[in-house]
Order: sequence, then structure tokens, then C-alpha cells
Amino acid sequence: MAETTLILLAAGNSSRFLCDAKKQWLRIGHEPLWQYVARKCVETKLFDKIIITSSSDDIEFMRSYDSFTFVEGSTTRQSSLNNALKEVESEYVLVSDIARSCISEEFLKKIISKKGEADCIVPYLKVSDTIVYDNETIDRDKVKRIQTPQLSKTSVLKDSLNTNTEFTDESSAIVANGGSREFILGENEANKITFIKDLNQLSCLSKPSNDILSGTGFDVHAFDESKDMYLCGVKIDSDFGFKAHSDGDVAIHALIDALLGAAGMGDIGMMFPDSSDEYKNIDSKILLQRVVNKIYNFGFVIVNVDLTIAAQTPRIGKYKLQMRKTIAEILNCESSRVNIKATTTEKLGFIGRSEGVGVIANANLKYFDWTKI
Ligand SMILES: Nc1ccn([C@@H]2O[C@H](COP(=O)(O)OP(=O)(O)OP(=O)(O)O)[C@@H](O)[C@H]2O)c(=O)n1
Ligand SMILES: C[C@](O)(CO)[C@H](O)COP(=O)(O)O
Repeated sequence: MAETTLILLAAGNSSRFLCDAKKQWLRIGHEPLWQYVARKCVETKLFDKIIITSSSDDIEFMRSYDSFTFVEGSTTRQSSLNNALKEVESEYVLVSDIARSCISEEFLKKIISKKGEADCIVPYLKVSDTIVYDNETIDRDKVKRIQTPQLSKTSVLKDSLNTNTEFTDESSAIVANGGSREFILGENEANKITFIKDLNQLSCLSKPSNDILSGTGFDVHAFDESKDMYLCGVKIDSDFGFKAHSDGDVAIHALIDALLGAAGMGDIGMMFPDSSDEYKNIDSKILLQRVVNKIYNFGFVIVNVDLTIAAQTPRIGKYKLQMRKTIAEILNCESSRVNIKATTTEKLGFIGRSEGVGVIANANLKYFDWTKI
């Protein structure tokens, strides 16, 4: 049986971080924070297995980065941990917040060297400020700031978390269930990223790479007399629209694919399958907004987008400005970062015969630079 499994909890939604990017998706060089932490742990060779909890929104994208064991998390830290524990067979399990991103190899070794000395080995920091609790000044030497990683006997932790009580760390659950814990001195580098300003205190984190990530999208739709026509989210004065499962906004569809391409997030069909009733006749602006939200959540920033609408009919010229503004608002960027071009195909091919419209889009992204906050 394997000796020690590491669980890295990364399924939170970063609500206190107050940033478009989730903290686990900040880039350290090229790597998302969660991958950076996991890789550093792999390099220690201290663990037989590493499990990462991930939210349902993130899990497929995380899988595209690396081949760790990813387990879907849940609504609370504890329920995410319980999901991960189902995958643990080793006698000991080390649990840590991915948000404690700078833990050192020495620190991990120090905790693991205490194996067997209690049901849970837990690091803590002393407090240096006066502590007032309920208007009473209490003895600060009796106060401990609890950190992770915490090393637990797997069976004891599983038993202790088999409860409806919500604990904020493993050691509290184990002690409440009659188990023992031993404290060891923690380290400042193991402080947790909770608020964006916490990043300034963690020296191990290097700035994101300056890479520009480029993606292209291409889409074609045939005309359909039973539909209204929308292009770039703008209603076009036309006797026909586009044949499609959605509202048929071929320009937004190409743009979505360009954005997904740049981010490495697959394509529009994977995200919004046309077999799903949810997307029947849907306003494509809603789809674009969902994609854009994910792109920001995953730590990207939109640099610019450029669309070429190939249409013999309708004529696009008078709509271009409105299209730029509509798209820029959804992308949350300046209109100058959105370019719309139009061309006919000189009456050649299906576009030239006025059977439909084709759109090519290009999108450029960069990583959100958290060092500039
Ligand atoms: N349902 C949850 C909630 C939290 N976590 C993880 O537990 C750790 C500690 O949580 P916290 O720092 O509070 O992260 P968030 O829950 O993301 O932050 P917030 O409470 O501000 O939303 C984090 O690494 C987080 O990803 C988790 O796996 N599943
Ligand atoms: C487990 C923990 O990191 C120990 O200090 C902390 O309790 C997590 O709390 P959060 O509110 O989920 O950040």
C-alpha cells in the first residue's frame, strides 16, 4: 500500500480574492498557480499519489494541462476534501490548500517526519499582536494561526469528516472526534492567498510570462427565411437570417472559436453542443459572454480581436461601428481592440451566390499580470 497521498484543494471560487481571475489560475511563468504548486510537490518525490480537487467549471480545462488525479470538488472546502478522500488508499494523507502556494520541500519533510506522533500533525504560527476576544484581552500565547499542509491518518480523517458539522481544517475535525493532534511551527511562506494583496508577501511566485496567445475561428451559415438576422450581436435589416440551432450569429460563433483557440479551451461545439435544447434559438451574445467570463476566470486578458465577414449580401458597412461597440462591451475592452472588416467574394462560390455568410476571426490573449496590482 502506498505510504502518503497528497490532496491539494483547488476547487474554491476565490470570492474574497475579488478579481476576474481565480487565484488558482494566476500564471507563474507559463504555469497556472495550481499546476506550479503540484509540480513543486511532485519534484520532492515525497508522495505516491497527488489528487487535486477542482470545480466542475474548471476540471476539464485542468485536465488539458496535466495528468494528475482530478476530483470534482463541491460547495465547501470540507465537502471537496471528502470527495478527494474517496480516492485515497494510503495510510497517511497530507492535505493542503492550493492557495498556500509557497510551501517549501523542507517544510513538507518536517511535517512528514512527524508521521505517527499523533492522528494529525498541524503547522501553526504564533501571533504577535494583542488579541481581544469578545471585548476581553486574552493570552496571545494561547492563540495559534493554523496552516496547512496537515498530515493525518487517513482512516481517522475519513471517520472524523463523516459528519454534518463543517470544520475549517482537518485537525479541528479530528480533535472534535476524539483524535489527537500535534502542533509544529509553521512558516510565513505557507501563508494563504485569500485577498489579492496577500500575493505581495509570497516571494516564491515569479511574474507571468509575456506571451501573446493567438487563436483563429471560422464559421459559415446558410440563409434561412424563417429567422431574423444577427451579426456581431446587431440586428441586421434583412428578409432572412441564418439556419442554425442558435440565433445563427455566425460572426459571434467565429469569434468564440478564436477566443477558445487562443486560450486552448477547445471549440464552440464542445462548450455548447447543438444537441442541447438549452441552446435552441439562444442569443449568441449570451454564449460569448459565458466564454469571456471563463477566459477571464482562467487568468487571461483579451488583447484584441479582428473579424472578417465574407458576405455578398447583406452589406455590412453601416453596422460596423455598432458591431464594434456591442462586441467590446461583452469583451469588457476598448472598442479600439475590436476590428470588424467585410468583403464580398466577387460573386464567387456559395457566398458569392448569396447562399450564406462566412466569417473568419482572430483573437489575441495575454496572461493577467497580477504583479501590477
Ligand atoms: N468548495 C471548496 C472551497 C475551497 N476549496 C479549496 O480550499 C482552499 C482554502 O479555501 P479558500 O482559501 O477559502 O479558497 P476559496 O474558497 O477559493 O476562497 P473564498 O472563500 O474567498 O471564495 C483553497 O485552496 C480552495 O481552492 C475547495 O477545494 N473547495
Ligand atoms: C484550512 C485553513 O487553511 C487553515 O487555516 C483555513 O481554515 C481555510 O479556511 P478558508 O476560509 O477555507 O480559507
